[in-house]
Amino acid sequence: MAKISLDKDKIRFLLLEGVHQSAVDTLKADGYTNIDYLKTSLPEAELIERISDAHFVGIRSRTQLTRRVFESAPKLIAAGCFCIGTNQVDLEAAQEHGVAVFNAPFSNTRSVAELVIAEAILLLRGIPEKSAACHRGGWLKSAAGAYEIRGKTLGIIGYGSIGSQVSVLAESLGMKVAFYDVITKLPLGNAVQARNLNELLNRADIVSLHVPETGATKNMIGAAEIAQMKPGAILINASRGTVVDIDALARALGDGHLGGTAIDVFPVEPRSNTEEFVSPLRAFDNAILTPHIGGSTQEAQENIGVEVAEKLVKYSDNGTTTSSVNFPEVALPTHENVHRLLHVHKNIPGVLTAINQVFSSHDINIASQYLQTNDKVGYVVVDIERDYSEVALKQLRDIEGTIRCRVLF
Ligand SMILES: NC(=O)c1ccc[n+]([C@@H]2O[C@H](COP(=O)([O-])OP(=O)(O)OC[C@H]3O[C@@H](n4cnc5c(N)ncnc54)[C@H](O)[C@@H]3O)[C@@H](O)[C@H]2O)c1
Ligand SMILES: O=C(O)[C@H](O)COP(=O)(O)O
Repeated sequence: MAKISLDKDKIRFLLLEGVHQSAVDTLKADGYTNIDYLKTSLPEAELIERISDAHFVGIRSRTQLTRRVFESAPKLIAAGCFCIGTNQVDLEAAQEHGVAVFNAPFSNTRSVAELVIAEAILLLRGIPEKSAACHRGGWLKSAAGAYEIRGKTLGIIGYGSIGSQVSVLAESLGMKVAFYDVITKLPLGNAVQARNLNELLNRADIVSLHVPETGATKNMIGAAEIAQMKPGAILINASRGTVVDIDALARALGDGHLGGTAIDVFPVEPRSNTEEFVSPLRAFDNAILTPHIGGSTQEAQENIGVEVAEKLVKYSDNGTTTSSVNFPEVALPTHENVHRLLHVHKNIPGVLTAINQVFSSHDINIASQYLQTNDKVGYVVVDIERDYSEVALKQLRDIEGTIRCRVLF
């Protein structure tokens, strides 16, 4: 267990959205016992109240960490997204407040890929409509419009961690795979990269979306793109709700241009399991609608809990920021018999010189020093060999551009 300047039981974690127990266990195993655990997300006003004395916050995709939230969290040093997406966090505001943000980029990817393949099979067989009819006392025994997945073409938009796994699983079932990505990617197996989005939409029997939420992906599938899809084709979206124009999709299901859809993410999602889910897609039996559970498996959640909690612990214990999504990455060894100071500042010229001048003016010997910058922020970790003085600390904090300066141990 690492020794740090603030007693570990004084370091407060606010964990929201029912992150897996593995996260709590990981924190406690390292001595962090001051944990406020909530099963739900919090609306902004309540979050602002609860986060005011937290050093760490843990969220999933529902909690919005806005600029106002960061402004109201003076003690916050890091946020853990216990999921892949970080679009719910104002990353720029986090950076400006010296808050490092971490996520779990891989742990739930297989779960999403499995769901997509399962949905493709069910939709090609017309299972959602047939099942719905059975629930209502109907009996739609027919092979009309029911197809095997073997030999069909899957079009993947976004060939990253999830898209590429869907590709491998699809090929193992005998599908042909084409993908579209803004980056040239190594195709796995026999997959081929389409030259543009329309080429992919024109040739795919099933289109599956695996892009992040960005300005460029907002409504990237609207009426014009759906019109490019083959008659009877299927659209699957388990990425982000803003990527598909839901009204255009509803029209394409209504006029029969599309054969079916599976949607896991929506432009507006209920804030809790008790709030009503509203969508024009509810009217269609050939739409599989799921409540944003692409990554919600026991395996994924348990792994995410450990992965993100470990990243928070490492940052808290020794200042390591490896794989942070908004902070310069520094991987640090633990040194004996030194004090470690962390200095986060705006990436402007002269800060490192000013830091070193403070140490030299106090006759403090630097044992080791680590600096990383990104376009906005610089992160300096300094190990010093003798006691620092409060005066030196104040001078470090007063350096122009300083966002945060603290003694770790
Ligand atoms: N439904 C769920 O529960 C669930 C679970 C996990 C992840 N997700 C979402 O799935 C998405 C993909 O996750 P991932 O881990 O595969 O991400 P990733 O970053 O590994 O891959 C995304 C890919 O999309 C590509 N891309 C980005 N912008 C594009 C554009 N405009 N056009 C085409 N391609 C573009 C990138 O180059 C990259 O290859 C994310 O939005 C994530 O939040 C949802
Ligand atoms: O970004 C993600 O990993 C997914 O959207 C899952 O989010 P969740 O943890 O809220 O289910």
